[in-house]
Amino acid sequence: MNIEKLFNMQRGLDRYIEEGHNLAGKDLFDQKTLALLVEIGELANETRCFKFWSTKGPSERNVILEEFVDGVHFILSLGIMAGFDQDKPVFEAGAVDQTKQFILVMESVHAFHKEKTKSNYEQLMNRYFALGDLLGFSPDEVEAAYVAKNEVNYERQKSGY
Ligand SMILES: O=c1ccn([C@H]2C[C@H](O)[C@@H](COP(=O)(O)O)O2)c(=O)[nH]1
Repeated sequence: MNIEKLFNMQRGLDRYIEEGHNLAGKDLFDQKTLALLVEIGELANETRCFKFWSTKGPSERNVILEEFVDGVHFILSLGIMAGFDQDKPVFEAGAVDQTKQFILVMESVHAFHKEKTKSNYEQLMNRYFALGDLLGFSPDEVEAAYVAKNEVNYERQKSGY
């Protein structure tokens, strides 16, 4: 995965969205943090990993991958805002349970929101990509899905989303 390319694409998309909504230069850190938490919740819902009360299986793999890369967008965007857009994800060892990994990722989002340090950002990124690995997505698949969704996000802005 070429993370530098993804950071560059995210920078371009964020600029496009912010200029289109007259928000250039605005501090959108809280909004993007909440957006990321919502995306993680949506992703968990599609996996249904925690729904012990239901017999229904997970959504289609592509649906889950698309939700996953929505989260990648906001993680990259937060890294850009905080000046940590050089970070390379490392899969955190020991991720074996989807539900536990979702909780760890959410804890990392809160930790990074509280203290915008490089180590908190790295932990968030590593845990999120370890979750992707646990969900069965290869780095190349994540990159391709990110590129596709980035394009969709431009189209949505152009069509008045
Ligand atoms: O500043 C922004 C705002 C939104 N998005 C992208 C990330 C997700 O892919 C998508 C989320 O949009 P919803 O479908 O949840 O509205 O928008 C960005 O990349 N940057």
